[in-house]
Amino acid sequence: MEKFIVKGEVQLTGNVRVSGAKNATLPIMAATLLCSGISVIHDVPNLRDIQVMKEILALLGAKIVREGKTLIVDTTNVCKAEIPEHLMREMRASVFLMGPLLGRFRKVRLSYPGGCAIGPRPINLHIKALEKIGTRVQESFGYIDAEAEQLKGAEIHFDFPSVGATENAIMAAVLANGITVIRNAAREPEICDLQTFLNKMGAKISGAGTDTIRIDGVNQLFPAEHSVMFDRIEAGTLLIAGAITHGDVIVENVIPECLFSVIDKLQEIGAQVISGTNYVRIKAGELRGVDVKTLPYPGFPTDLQAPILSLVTIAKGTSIITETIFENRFKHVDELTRMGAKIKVEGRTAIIRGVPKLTGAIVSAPDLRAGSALVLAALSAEGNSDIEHVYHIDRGYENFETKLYGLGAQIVRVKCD
Ligand SMILES: CC(=O)N[C@H]1[C@@H](OP(=O)(O)OP(=O)(O)OC[C@H]2O[C@@H](n3ccc(=O)[nH]c3=O)[C@H](O)[C@@H]2O)O[C@H](CO)[C@@H](O)[C@@H]1O
Ligand SMILES: C=C(OP(=O)(O)O)C(=O)O
Repeated sequence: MEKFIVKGEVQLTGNVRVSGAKNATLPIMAATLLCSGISVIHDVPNLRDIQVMKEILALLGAKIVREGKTLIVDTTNVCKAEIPEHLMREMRASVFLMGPLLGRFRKVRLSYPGGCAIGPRPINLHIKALEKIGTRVQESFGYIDAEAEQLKGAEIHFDFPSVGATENAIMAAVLANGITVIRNAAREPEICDLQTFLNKMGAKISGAGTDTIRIDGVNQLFPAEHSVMFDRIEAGTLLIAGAITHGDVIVENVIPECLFSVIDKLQEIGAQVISGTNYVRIKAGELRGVDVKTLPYPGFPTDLQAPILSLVTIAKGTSIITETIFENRFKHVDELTRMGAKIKVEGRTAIIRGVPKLTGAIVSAPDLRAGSALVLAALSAEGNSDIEHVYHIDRGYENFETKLYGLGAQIVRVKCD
């Protein structure tokens, strides 16, 4: 087990480069299974979830080599379409393997995916989409068996714009006969990145980034080379780190348009935010309370709800944060309370009364984003803090402490019992 020891009351300054996106890399890695051959993926972050995806692909028969930030994935010898439970449980993104394996082998056997404990995360929308394009899905003894003699293009309408279900449906439909149209699709930028990669493989997909995606099925796909888009959640976290420490931080390697809802909220809180072609600079002003509601893209991302909640704990006045995507994503609240924050949770809403300053404490990261939120709180607090269970943070932030250290933070990773 490892923990961070963080010295508080620092002011972060300087430039930091954002890594490639975990949430774009994972479906793209899964998509390499759709054909035989060697695909090359650049700007792949070195994260625990990526390691798990590599293990799963290797177990299915792929050969994967990492050269710096590049992954070379050879799917020539992939012959299995079955994923054991212990690997499925490691992360939510394991469910992305359903669509590509069905596309390539017309059958797949796997169990329910795991991931952060942030509320129930059913896969009914994934299954509904696969059934629509001609898959028979059976569940027994904790396993899901999906099989299709032939995948047929279909009209799919999602009750909710699920990111993962949209990505799975696209990956299953690319090799189907005929045209598939997905309505009320998720519009996240990572879906556009997946579309770009699949089109480089020879797929015919259009509409990603809107709520209607059209897939013209093709007979065969080919390996491709692609650079993964930047991690907009990491970028948002680093911008909030600048704001909470009253610093001056330039976050590089971003597309500012993808961060619009975050930039807008930070300006409302009182920060000065300047965007360039591939960077965003934040200079903190006097922080004031705001209301935030998480929503599917282009709304404010649920993955930045915990970090922004840390920020408003020291903003003047009252803030109201409403989490509409996940049912149980306020686990950082108890830990922030240990640091002197004044927060009341009522159902899916947190009401935060700003205090002038947080105080350092021993706290535990309950999940990935809650963990990064605690690190941000610790950077601004008076005194030192210990953040335990950093393995959660390692799932989604590449070299988190090194990047913060480069901005002037005093943060060390130490082994603990
Ligand atoms: C690897 C990855 O890309 N993860 C992201 C992805 O997760 P993920 O793809 O799991 O998120 P979804 O958009 O599917 O989930 C959103 C909501 O829909 C519900 N739902 C989803 C699928 C389903 O079949 N049935 C159902 O009810 C979920 O329980 C949740 O309440 O989008 C989330 C929402 O932006 C982000 O927080 C995650 O970081
Ligand atoms: C919830 C997250 O990821 P996942 O869907 O992989 O659990 C996240 O990145 O905040």
